[in-house]
Amino acid sequence: MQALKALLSYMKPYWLFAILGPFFMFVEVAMDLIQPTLMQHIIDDGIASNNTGYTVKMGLFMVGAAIIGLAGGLGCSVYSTRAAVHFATDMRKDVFQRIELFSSRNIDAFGTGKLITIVTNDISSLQRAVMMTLKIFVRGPLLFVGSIIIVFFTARELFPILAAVVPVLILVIILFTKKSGALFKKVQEAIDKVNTRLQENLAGMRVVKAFGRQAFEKQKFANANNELTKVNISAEQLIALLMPILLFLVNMGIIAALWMGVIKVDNGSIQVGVILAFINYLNIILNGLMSSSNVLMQITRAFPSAERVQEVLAMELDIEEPSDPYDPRKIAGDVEFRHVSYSYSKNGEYVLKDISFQVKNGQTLGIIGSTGSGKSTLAKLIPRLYDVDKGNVLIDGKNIKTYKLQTLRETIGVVSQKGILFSGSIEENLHYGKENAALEDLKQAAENACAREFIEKLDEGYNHLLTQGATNLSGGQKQRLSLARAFIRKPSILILDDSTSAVDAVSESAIQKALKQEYAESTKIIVSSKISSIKEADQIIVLEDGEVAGKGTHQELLATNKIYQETFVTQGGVLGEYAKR
Ligand SMILES: Nc1ncnc2c1ncn2[C@@H]1O[C@H](COP(=O)(O)OP(=O)(O)OP(=O)(O)O)[C@@H](O)[C@H]1O
Repeated sequence: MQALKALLSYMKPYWLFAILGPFFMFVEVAMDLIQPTLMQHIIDDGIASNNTGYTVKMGLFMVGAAIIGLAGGLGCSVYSTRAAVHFATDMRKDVFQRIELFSSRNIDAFGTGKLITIVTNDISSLQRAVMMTLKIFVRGPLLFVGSIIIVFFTARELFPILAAVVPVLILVIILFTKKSGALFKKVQEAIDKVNTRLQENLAGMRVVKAFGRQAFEKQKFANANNELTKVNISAEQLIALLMPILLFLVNMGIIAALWMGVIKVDNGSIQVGVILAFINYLNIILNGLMSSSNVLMQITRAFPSAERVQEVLAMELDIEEPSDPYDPRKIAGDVEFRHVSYSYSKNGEYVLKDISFQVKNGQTLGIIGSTGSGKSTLAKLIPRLYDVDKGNVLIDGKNIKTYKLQTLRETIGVVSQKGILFSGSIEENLHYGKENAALEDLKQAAENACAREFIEKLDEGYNHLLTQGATNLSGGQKQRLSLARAFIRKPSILILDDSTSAVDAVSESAIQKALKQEYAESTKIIVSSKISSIKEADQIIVLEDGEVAGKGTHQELLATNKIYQETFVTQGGVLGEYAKR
């Protein structure tokens, strides 16, 4: 409820539409309510008394009321739709912008499947709830209350039937609405699971196929889908049950009205038209209650959606802009870690423990270590993809948490392990690194990343279109483009996280040469499990289980560090006179 209230602020800019919608609905309902009374007059005062002039006049009133009602209905639809659609569009925009500010830890907390369901399903469910509220919420109670008042004044003899039937109708609706709310929460959770499965399978389709695991994945998807089917059936069945039960109750009311009416017509206390009008009003009451219950169910359905949307909007950002950010014109690129520790989960085990090192502007730092030793995590702390739990990371002697985030990230060029590219042309992907870069600069960056040759061999060259996930490129080509995208920035700090693992040895050596010559002023942090990628570095850190197990140049580590020596030998190196035994 709190969440829904908070989200209603999205309605503020559209308050006029939100008022006009129900206003037009009010007009439509008023016209609907007049019709049975007009009909009653036609029967009792026109037809029964053979007064043709009166009958025609009342008939024309009925047509007029129907036309005004139609205009009211159309006006209501137009304004309610506008209010609801704009409400949802603004919310979707804000949720997306909020997600853009999420740290990797924030994203991990939700999971991408759930975030997609929130942006699509949940916001659509809120849009439907708003639309129905504006269109029908006014209609339902108005029809209901209006009919009761009219019956009270025009067919008081039959009023006891209403007094008996209506409370039972209301009770049934309340019970159903309560039960359906809980069921729809389960439906949303089941949709999350289906979305997560689908997303994982689409992303990992090649792996699934390569390992021949289609049957396994099919089963996992079927399980999630069956769960969704089960809760969907329970929820829909419950709703489907409601209408027949309500109709049954109303029909009982109609039978009672006919029975009581016949007796009263016989003894002359009411006319036939009154009974017909009463039956009509009973149906209008049912219609009003059904509309109200539909809206209530939609709103109940929207409660969990509102909570989930609000959860995203109110999520405490893990990484926030400092209140008085430091925004220097130029960052030289000295990087220092002071006693840094980091854990992915609060109170969990540290994956980096008490890491300290310093690398000066223009120098190269190599980070080597076995799988899972924490190399990528260390690299992610520099552009603040995650924030340290203990200690500090400093750039140019200042804590990175004091820098303006945009400035900090613009000064760093990151090439991640996966080489993520976007659908669009190669040129657009390279411009991602620097929006206004000239084509010549793009070509130079591509050259430095050993990507120029393969790009220029393509028919459309730099206009060659990449598919989603760049599946139309090889792993090595993706890595080269990712490198070029970072190079184009000429960043003060270049972080290469295992970014040449799919590049052949000749190209790797050319890239290393370019790094030395073309990016001499950049501080280079190279993460790799291959000694060949880091052996030229000014300083190398050996990571083992999140701790610094050695520090020095290639020669120094070969002479003194056991882990480094073992890695060197495993990778085909001959220790010879290097090792001090
Ligand atoms: N998003 C995450 N959530 C939780 N734990 C994570 C996450 N990413 C990594 N880890 C864990 O943190 C530890 C360090 O991972 P990291 O990716 O930094 O290792 P790495 O040395 O780069 O490994 P590799 O050479 O295989 O890439 C591992 O134990 C890993 O399971």
